[in-house]
Amino acid sequence: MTAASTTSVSLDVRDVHLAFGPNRVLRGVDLSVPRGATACVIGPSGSGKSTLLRTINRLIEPDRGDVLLDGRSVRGDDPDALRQRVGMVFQQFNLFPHMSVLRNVTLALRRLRKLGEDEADALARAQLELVGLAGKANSRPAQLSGGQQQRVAIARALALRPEVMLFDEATSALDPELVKGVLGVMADLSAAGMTMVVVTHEMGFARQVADTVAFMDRGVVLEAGPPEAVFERAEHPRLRRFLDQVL
Ligand SMILES: Nc1ncnc2c1ncn2[C@@H]1O[C@H](COP(=O)(O)OP(=O)(O)OP(=O)(O)O)[C@@H](O)[C@H]1O
Repeated sequence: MTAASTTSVSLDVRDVHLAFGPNRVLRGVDLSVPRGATACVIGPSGSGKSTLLRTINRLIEPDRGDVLLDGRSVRGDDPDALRQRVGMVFQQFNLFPHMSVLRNVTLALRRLRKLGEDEADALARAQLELVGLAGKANSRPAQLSGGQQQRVAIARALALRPEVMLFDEATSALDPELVKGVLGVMADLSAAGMTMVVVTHEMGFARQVADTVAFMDRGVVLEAGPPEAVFERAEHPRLRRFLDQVL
């Protein structure tokens, strides 16, 4: 995973607001992730965690506020270019079922980075090897376990050499025995120095891997800090109640 470490940047979310009609889902979110750090976002269902991630890579335009990479606003950037810089992995792996694993990884390399076939194949194979799937390049997604499919999705995002990675409940759709392998890949990536925002229900992962844990509630980050502070010395009663329910 070392290739990923060289290019990561800091991420700042500043006062981001977003409403779906009358539903004010994000009500002034602030989050700072230094270069190479991992922020885990925890919080109750419907608090706006997924929506926050989608505003970071502009799958959704926020109504107000800004997102900065290395101190520079991404507003006005070409969305395709931004999504190469900010990779995202979803709960449902979103692989193309009719394409081989290799083609799933090379597609964006060829279309977005305009690489030739040989170069794209070589890069994709190297990335698949990093996630432990060198032998599966010619398989179809349906021939893989959910955990393997998710690792393909991670390889696909990493092949674009992102500077930030976003994970939206990447292990929530997996059978319990497959969760560890995917979390292991994510922990390796974090250790290699990738800047990451990880929305997760895996409190063990947050405790061990995060530099910052941010608790979201009703569209704001209510409390954030190092894992030991958030998990052992939570200040806000709503965070304490949430932790009582999930730990
Ligand atoms: N595209 C959309 N259109 C309208 N409402 C939406 C849309 N996406 C999300 N919402 C609403 O925004 C709110 C926050 O949803 P979001 O998925 O961000 O929460 P979450 O914290 O990630 O929840 P969970 O942990 O259950 O995934 C919910 O009320 C949801 O119904």
